[in-house]
Amino acid sequence: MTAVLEIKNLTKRYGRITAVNDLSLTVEKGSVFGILGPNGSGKTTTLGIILDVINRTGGEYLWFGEQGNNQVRKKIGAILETPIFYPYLSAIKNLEIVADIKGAPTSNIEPVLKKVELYERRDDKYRTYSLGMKQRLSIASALLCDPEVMILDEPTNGLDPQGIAEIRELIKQIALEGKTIILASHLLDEVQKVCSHFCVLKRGSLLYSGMVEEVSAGLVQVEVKSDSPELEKALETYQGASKTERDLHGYMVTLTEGHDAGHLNAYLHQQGITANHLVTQRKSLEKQFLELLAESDHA
Ligand SMILES: Nc1ncnc2c1ncn2[C@@H]1O[C@H](COP(=O)(O)OP(=O)(O)OP(=O)(O)O)[C@@H](O)[C@H]1O
Repeated sequence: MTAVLEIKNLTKRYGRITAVNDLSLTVEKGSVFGILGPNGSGKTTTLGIILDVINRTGGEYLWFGEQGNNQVRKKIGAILETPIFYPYLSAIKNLEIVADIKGAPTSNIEPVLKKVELYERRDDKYRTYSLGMKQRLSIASALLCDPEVMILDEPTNGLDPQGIAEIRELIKQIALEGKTIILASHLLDEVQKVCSHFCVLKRGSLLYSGMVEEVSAGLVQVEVKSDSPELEKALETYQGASKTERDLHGYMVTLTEGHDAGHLNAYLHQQGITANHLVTQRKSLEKQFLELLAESDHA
């Protein structure tokens, strides 16, 4: 895998506040990398530094193995805040202005408008657009130079459920074209639905970095019920569990990798126990995220 971005020991201090604390990360080509963290955890500051709009206090970052230069910057399209479009001009006119500023070919305008599904509304004035359409036009403007990397800060903030779904779908489409996407979000659900990789920040420090799939796949929980009084004892000696907890509805068994509800059922059967309820649940990223944040408080 090729690294698109390598962040090494990055630190940013604002007086006594450490916004980014010795952060090291690698973003691989073709990944959708989510930077996840609660408000104030340093996401926007990190994005600002790697986009050269905020000066770092220490550490370094390399784009495509190189220190920032004009050639490298051309490969990056970013939306940190909603760009200022002219409200009384159409999408086409606004993008013509952006293309002129960025030196992008005007022949890119129509394809990007089609990509973000604004082609039908291309001649309507920007001020008549919904928030979701405005956000899609921002993405269109970042796509004008056909960047290899897209950086998005809280791309679905303030949108209604339909707008959120449209933006998420668009991000997936852009990723399918082979572009690398780095997005900051405080929404676990968003990271789980859209990202292939993610990291968790808290007060500027890295708590976790890895693949979304690994985290989601690694933690399968099974809710088990049985009329047998032997159930608890049997579960205690089950080798495929990392944790067994009793809850209101029965027992919640967290399975280790390579085990599933079928294994557990076969084991119980061997012990002469019939399970009358066996439901698999994937532990959500949300639960794990909250646990990570809570654990770091006790560290
Ligand atoms: N210009 C600044 N001057 C002083 N402190 C700042 C400045 N910008 C950010 N901070 C502080 O740095 C920390 C990280 O802020 P940052 O905006 O990067 O977090 P974030 O994770 O993006 O949060 P949010 O989701 O709320 O935008 C916060 O404590 C914030 O108050």
